Amino acid sequence: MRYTTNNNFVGEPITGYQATACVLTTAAASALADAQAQANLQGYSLKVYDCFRPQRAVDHFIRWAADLDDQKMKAAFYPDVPKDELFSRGYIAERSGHSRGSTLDLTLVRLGSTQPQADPMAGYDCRGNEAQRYPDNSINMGTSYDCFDALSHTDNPDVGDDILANRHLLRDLMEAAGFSNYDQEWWHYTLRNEPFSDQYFDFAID
Ligand SMILES: C[C@@H](N)C(=O)N[C@H](C)C(=O)O
Ligand SMILES: [Zn+2]
Repeated sequence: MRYTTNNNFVGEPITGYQATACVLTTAAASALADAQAQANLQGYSLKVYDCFRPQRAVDHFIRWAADLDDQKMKAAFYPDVPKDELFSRGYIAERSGHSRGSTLDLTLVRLGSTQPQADPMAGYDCRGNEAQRYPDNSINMGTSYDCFDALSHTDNPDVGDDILANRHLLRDLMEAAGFSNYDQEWWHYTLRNEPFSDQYFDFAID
């Protein structure tokens, strides 16, 4: 759960994330279990980065975005997009599907793989090759999680055929389980028949 840590685009734990837990509606959790079962059959596991996001966390993102002097995480998370355009270009939402409880961010890892160690002093580049990106046991998706960049758009051909195939493997598994991908972020999925389609919840994850 990235937003409980400093390793995110804000660079500090996000308001409302007080526990490492993936909170989802029952419908989304059930569909996710179906996707996980299918992934396992193919030698993979799903790895979740973010699930329910309280509105107070989104409000933290909004406050952070207004402070244009704070660019400390730019190279690692939004190297090519001006900070004051992250919302208008659709990389972060002021009213996020995550707050409705049926949206999550995730990737695929090979069964049995583990999270590698990161070097806290290293300067990671979210658009670089795997050795240049923040260490992650994700199969190669071409960019890091939350790399706000055109290269993260799910069908961007610039990443090459092997990476497109990895993104499409995740998309096929998730679509078969009832989710839809957001085409600007290979990691972002929403349950198609979500139960709370116009409610934005605001309770802390603890
Ligand atoms: C911030 C990123 N992980 C994300 O979820 N972006 C979408 C657009 C959102 O904020 O809902
Ligand atoms: Zn997301």
